[in-house]
Amino acid sequence: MIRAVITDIEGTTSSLAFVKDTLFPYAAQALPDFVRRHGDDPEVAALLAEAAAEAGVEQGPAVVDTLLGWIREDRKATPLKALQGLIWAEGYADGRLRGHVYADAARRLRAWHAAGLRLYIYSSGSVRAQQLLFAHTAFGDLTPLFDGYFDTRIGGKREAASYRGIAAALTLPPAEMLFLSDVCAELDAAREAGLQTRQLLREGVDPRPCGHPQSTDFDEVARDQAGLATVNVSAG
Ligand SMILES: CSCCC(=O)C(=O)COP(=O)(O)O
Ligand SMILES: [Mg+2]
Repeated sequence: MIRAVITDIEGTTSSLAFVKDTLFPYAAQALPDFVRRHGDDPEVAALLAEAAAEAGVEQGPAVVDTLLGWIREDRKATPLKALQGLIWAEGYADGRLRGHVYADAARRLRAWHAAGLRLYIYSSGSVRAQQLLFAHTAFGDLTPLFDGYFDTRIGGKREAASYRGIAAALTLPPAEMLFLSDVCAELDAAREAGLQTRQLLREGVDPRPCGHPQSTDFDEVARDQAGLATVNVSAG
């Protein structure tokens, strides 16, 4: 029996291309001006200081250069992810950004929520960035479907301890939780913590098996995942 689904975003509910070709370039382009305008805001100043400390550089232009380098190398650094969330908020607010979610994911998340399954996001993107993405989709505001959000403040996605922390926060046995992701190392860590796992094979993901059940989309997850059978009926 599965009581909760915890899903990754990039490559799972949403396309790799949206994150790499839309969100990251948007953040890189907007970052220098954002820091000029908001660098003295307490929240932004604290994140810049956290990034400077993590990189071992002085505050000022060196931090901006560091952050831009981290975006280029797709580093999942917590202060960068929090800053990206703040930057993307402006883009979602003025309509320049819209969160990409696959139609099958929106449909099944709705059905699972309606059937009483608890739904959570676990992404390297900050909780704020996660909420923004799901609040601004082609299918409307999907945030009411979710019971909670986790980001790297709970730990890295390739560490089993992070999934143990999520299971403790949800007060559920790990075996009653299903983690969905495109990344084998994340699935390995979740399984080490006792969660059930399933790999999504979205466009651009290496399809070679890595020891976890695979599905091409959420409709296949609903069809093939043991323990989800009782909640499959109401997908609209
Ligand atoms: C919250 S949307 C932005 C996603 C992001 O910044 C990222 O690094 C993708 O990480 P994920 O863990 O969802 O693969
Ligand atoms: Mg992913």
